[in-house]
Amino acid sequence: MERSQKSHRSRQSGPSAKKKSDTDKKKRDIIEEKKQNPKAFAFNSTVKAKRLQSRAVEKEQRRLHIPTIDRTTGEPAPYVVVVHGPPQVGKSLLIKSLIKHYTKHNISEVKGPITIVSGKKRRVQFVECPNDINGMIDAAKFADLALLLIDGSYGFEMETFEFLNIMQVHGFPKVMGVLTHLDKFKDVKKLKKTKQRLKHRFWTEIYDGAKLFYLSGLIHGKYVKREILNLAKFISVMKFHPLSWRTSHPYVLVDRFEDVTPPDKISTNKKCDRNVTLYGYLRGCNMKKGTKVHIAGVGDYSVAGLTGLADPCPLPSAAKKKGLRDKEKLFYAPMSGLGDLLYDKYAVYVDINDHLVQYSKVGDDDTSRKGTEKDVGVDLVKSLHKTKYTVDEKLNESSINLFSEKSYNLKEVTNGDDEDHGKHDNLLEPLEELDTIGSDDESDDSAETGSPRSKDNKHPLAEKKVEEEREFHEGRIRRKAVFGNEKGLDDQEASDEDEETENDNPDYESSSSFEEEEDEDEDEEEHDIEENMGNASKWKESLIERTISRQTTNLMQLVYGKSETKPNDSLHEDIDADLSDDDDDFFKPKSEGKKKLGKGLEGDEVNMDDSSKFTNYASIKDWKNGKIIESVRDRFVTGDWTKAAQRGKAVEVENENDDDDGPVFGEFEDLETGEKHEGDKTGDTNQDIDSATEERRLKKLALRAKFDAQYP
Ligand SMILES: Nc1nc2c(ncn2[C@@H]2O[C@H](COP(=O)(O)OP(=O)(O)OP(=O)(O)O)[C@@H](O)[C@H]2O)c(=O)[nH]1
Repeated sequence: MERSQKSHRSRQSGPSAKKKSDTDKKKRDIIEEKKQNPKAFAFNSTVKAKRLQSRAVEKEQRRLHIPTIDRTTGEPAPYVVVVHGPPQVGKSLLIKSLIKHYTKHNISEVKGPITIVSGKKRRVQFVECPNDINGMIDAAKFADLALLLIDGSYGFEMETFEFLNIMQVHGFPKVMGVLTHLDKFKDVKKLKKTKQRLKHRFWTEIYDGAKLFYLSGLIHGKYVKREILNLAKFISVMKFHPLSWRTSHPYVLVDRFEDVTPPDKISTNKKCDRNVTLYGYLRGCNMKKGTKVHIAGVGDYSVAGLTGLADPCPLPSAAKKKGLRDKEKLFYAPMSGLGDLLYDKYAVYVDINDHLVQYSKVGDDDTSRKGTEKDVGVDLVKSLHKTKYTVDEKLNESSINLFSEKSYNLKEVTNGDDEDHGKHDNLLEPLEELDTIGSDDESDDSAETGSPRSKDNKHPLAEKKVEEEREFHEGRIRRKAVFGNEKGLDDQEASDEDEETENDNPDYESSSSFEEEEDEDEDEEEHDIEENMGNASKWKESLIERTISRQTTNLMQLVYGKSETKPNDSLHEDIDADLSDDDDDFFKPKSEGKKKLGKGLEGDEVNMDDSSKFTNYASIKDWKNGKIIESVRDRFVTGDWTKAAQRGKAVEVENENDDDDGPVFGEFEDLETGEKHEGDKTGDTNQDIDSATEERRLKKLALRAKFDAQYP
């Protein structure tokens, strides 16, 4: 007999009963869901679909690309972050703030590349982009990331666009925008609007979605920590794709250089070929010995030797430690004085804290130390304490000695620098001697006049003089020519800035639609161009002044008594007037010119360029004397002068044919004889053309003399 098996009774209670019921329920739910929404796994939104599709395409595209060969061996060279922006936008401050964030060190000035360790496996080199086109071209060549600083309160400036154009030519590195000076906005709405406007503009110029940072203002003279932290994070994690041209060419961003030419070679020939050692990280690929290298701004040279050196800023041993602790944060800034060492062209300076050093007092007199003889070493050290200018700066000041003016400048520097330069400025004395060799008289003059001048320091050329400003860029020192009147420009710039912000605000108010905003941008750009042109013209102005100041006295002008040409020293404000109304000056009373000259001489305005000019100007004083005029005329005016003169006196026949001359040959008074002549009275029909022209000259001179006589 068969008995049907009874199935197990499902458990009604306990954990297994609960488990089973749960799984059953889930199954049921899924089935139900499927029933409810059969398109559950299809795209619900077209935007999402598009995005996914484009992502898939991108992935596929990336797969198809030839993988870039990583030629780097060992640790990669630091990535170069170029900080670019128009003047005074805050480039240095941004670098300082970033360095402070990464290294916890304050740097006083940003000079040359500053290398820091930003993470376990990453080093970053910050470089401030100079504000000239050449500097921008160089910076675009080595930048891995460009931080474009924009003055938010003013808007875009031409420099940014120039740099963008340059980068387009050299291969576009990564670019991030940074808006500064946003604290100048008082109105939050305006600020928001401006941010939006600038962002859109930035996106149009770079690409949609390009990163733009906002630095809202300053706290204790530095950017807000939080904002800098965000920016630093971005820099630290950013992926850099090396540009193909760069990876196949070796290049070095020089962060330090030394002139290693033997000193005796330089002393024998100052213009000898120098040997220069350049230090920097090698990027791209390996460099061979003997290859020709191009040094930006200098020229093409062949490499004499290559040496691998220890990494001055090595990565921390990443294997051992998980993170980079503050203590281990490393940096290397040989030209900025970050750390204890500062490398200069000629020396290495060791920075020692003041409290660790006992300085001898500046006013310490050796007489206080009884029984001891004057110590040369102590004197030397004291003189070093007092010196503000380095030897090379002083050397530089005295290098161009074509004119004795330089010796004066040198003196001026020392006078400003040191109180008792005669005592301790030993280094300078030989230079001064050199300057004054062969011009004893002049040195005497300067010695006599030196003291009053050194007090007020008002040498007119000193104000207009081209000053040299050394700046470190791309591993070498560049000398920037700064004109004396640039300080004025700075002030103006500052005031302009104020005006601009004031002017900008109403603009923002009116900018309600996008179109208007665009127009505004164009206006701004135009304004920028104008600004630039303005600067250029100012720069040229000073050039013109310098050129004029170099003009030497013309003998012809001396002979004909044209008194506009003054000694270089008394150029000052007269230049403009002279330039503007040349014709008026022609008929200016001579006495005025003399007055100026006389004043110049009395006021110790001796021409420093050429002592011979001194004599000339002194002689001008006697030009009222008719005899002297005549004697000079005889010497300089070509042709048969004596005949003409006699003719002028003797022949008094009215020349009816000479109509051309007109009023120019009106009546005149002969200064020598006191005779009055009524017009041109040459009756000699045999006279040649030459004598006629000479006569004309004579008459002109006489006319001028008469004019002068009217203004005693
Ligand atoms: N109020 C305000 N001042 C700022 C801001 N950023 C920079 N500054 C100031 O602007 C001045 C110029 O800053 P720098 O960092 O020297 O500017 P720079 O671009 O390096 O200037 P150059 O090297 O001369 O081109 C400094 O006095 C800064 O304190 C900002 O966001 N707000």
